[in-house]
Amino acid sequence: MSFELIEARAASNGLFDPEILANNLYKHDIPRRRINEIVKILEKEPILQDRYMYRELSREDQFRYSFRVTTKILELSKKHSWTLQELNGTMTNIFGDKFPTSLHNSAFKYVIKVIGSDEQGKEWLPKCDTHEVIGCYAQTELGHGSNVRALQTKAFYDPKLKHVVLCSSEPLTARKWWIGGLGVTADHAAVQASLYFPPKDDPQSTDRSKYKYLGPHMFIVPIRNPTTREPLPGVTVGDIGPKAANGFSIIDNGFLALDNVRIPASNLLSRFTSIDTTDPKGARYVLTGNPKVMYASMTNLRAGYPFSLGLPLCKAVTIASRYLTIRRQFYDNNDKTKEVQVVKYSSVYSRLVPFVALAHSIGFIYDGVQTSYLKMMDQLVGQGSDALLPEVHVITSSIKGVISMKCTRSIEQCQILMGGHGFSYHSGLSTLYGNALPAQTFEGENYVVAQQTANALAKQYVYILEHGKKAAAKNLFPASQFLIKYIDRMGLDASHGPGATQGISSPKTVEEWLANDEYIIELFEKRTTSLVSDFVMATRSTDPKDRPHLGSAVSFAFGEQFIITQYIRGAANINDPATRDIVLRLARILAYKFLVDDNVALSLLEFSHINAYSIRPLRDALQQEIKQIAPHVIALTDAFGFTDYELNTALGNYNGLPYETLMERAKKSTLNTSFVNEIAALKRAGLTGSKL
Ligand SMILES: Cc1cc2nc3c(=O)[nH]c(=O)nc-3n(C[C@H](O)[C@H](O)[C@H](O)COP(=O)(O)OP(=O)(O)OC[C@H]3O[C@@H](n4cnc5c(N)ncnc54)[C@H](O)[C@@H]3O)c2cc1C
Repeated sequence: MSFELIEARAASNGLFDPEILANNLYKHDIPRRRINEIVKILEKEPILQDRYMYRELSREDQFRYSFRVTTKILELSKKHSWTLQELNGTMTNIFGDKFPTSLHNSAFKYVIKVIGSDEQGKEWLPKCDTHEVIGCYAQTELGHGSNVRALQTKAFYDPKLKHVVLCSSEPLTARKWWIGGLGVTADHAAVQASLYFPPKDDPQSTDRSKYKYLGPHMFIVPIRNPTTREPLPGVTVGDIGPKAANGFSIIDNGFLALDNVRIPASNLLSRFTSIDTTDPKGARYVLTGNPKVMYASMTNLRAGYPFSLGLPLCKAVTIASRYLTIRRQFYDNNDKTKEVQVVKYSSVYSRLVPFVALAHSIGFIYDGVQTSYLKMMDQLVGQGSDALLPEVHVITSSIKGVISMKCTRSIEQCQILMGGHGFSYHSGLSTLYGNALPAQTFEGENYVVAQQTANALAKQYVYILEHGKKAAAKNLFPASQFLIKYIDRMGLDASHGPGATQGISSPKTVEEWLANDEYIIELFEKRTTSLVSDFVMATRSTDPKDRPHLGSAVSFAFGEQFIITQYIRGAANINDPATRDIVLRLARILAYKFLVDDNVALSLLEFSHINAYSIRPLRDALQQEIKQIAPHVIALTDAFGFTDYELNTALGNYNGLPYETLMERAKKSTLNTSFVNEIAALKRAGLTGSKL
């Protein structure tokens, strides 16, 4: 065990209760104690040990390895009767990578559950569980992802054969692309296609020029023979190749062209729309159920993001804190016996501590999102009311954007903080970073989704202007009620622009900043309100394509406001005073950091919500709090409870002996072999003589 880590742990002993912090993070997921039990099982399996070695394999062999791992984990899950949540948690968070079947579990089964009828669920889901059917979620095309209405895969209903015919071979841009698990693994795809249906007055017509466009629909399409793995007639399918930053390296993202592929009409997922083929006069397109239930259930995926995108950051800060504590560079002027631990340099801990603060916000954000989601589902199922659906939509969309961006950047910065060894694959951060990176793009590109949040908030804002505060207090969804508080000062006609700073009273000292946690929340709310107000103005006068950046500013501001509100109020509710104190400090650090470094203060100045004299004490307050927390980063990150197995690192293990582990792993590098012939050839080809 490293002396530096022993010393650091001793310095924080008894300062707070780590169990409270762990319970906060894992509150809505597998409890920490249970994860430890599962890790003990995984560690005993030879195929699941030394898993860093798989990066030394060719892409093809990495992929074969990933199948063996998936198979082993499924066997263990059966043997130990793991719940579905435990199995999924093992595949993702505990093992810490993505798998060829990840999308089968998270998207294909999910879409059948949500959009499929009960009968379809009964037919397909048991086959999915046994892997008799392995599926993927095929929406994006070569030419379109964000704009679902523009998808070019077409589905024509054929009244003669009572089949649906799928076409995506032409144009080239209609081919499905990016589809996780499609490359080689899936034998079925949930395909998003535009449905075209014979006209009502001529239901037997096969003249497609008369067909009516009914919008995007989801179909289950068999694509490969489940045994031989050969593509079925009319299907062209394959892998799209390696991806950036080694992210998703063991997922086979694939392409798919469907050339007049016929499927039964009953393969249309039909909880909300179906094709009734029973009438001899001709088939009917039928709308059933409340599509809002579908949208509500769909928000479930995004409601899980704070945890799934936040946990990799928690791992990254644990690794970085431990490594930076044992790493030493340069002598202190007063002590020439030992070099200084790099974590003691202000330029190191001032960068590190805010990431630790962000990591500890994850549990609070996740709790806030889950609470809203569960309340909305409760009202929807219990009372049939979808009143809270816009609220959950706004929260999950904006949080997905903010968390995916902030966590990815923070993981990258943690790697940079660790210097040269951070860049080694063995730091453990490259896998975390590579897999985090695309979360900003998939499941709704951040800047595109942000516009939905902005539009929804703008609608609430306009409602207040048009109906007054009393009506708004009754009808605005809870998370947008803050708009009512500030609208007097910022109604569309009011001046809230630059130049109005006179008379604005804001903190003048460090102490005033530190004593005003609720005031900080208020600042974030005011900033969002001002941005919404500007956005509403812009939507009245600007062409939509010139607006989106303002829309994203609104959405990201709302997300940051949500994070800070959950964090400060959540921390204030902790019963244990010592733990409450330290978490409140972390919450303030994050809030001040957003204010200072993420330009929040700049927009508060622009909108005249603070005075310029508040900025210097704000910076000082941030630095003061960071300094207080810096000696405790080890205990604070130990509190997440990660085992060395989950961290999969040479630099950030619990015992803090990185050099030994790096050496051990370097010895196993597959390049440590003989390249005599290749180097001889290189030397022969080398430039000779003096002509250059
Ligand atoms: C690793 C990975 C895995 C994936 N897995 C799947 C999968 O399993 N199944 C699946 O169906 N898809 C999958 N995708 C695809 C993914 O969902 C899409 O790439 C994503 O939705 C973004 O769409 P796009 O590629 O069309 O981006 P585009 O929309 O083309 O974005 C390009 C740029 O244009 C901007 N932009 C677009 N529209 C607007 C607008 N209206 N206003 C302002 N700016 C705009 C965007 O902000 C962005 O900067 C995956 C993608 C990745 C990277």
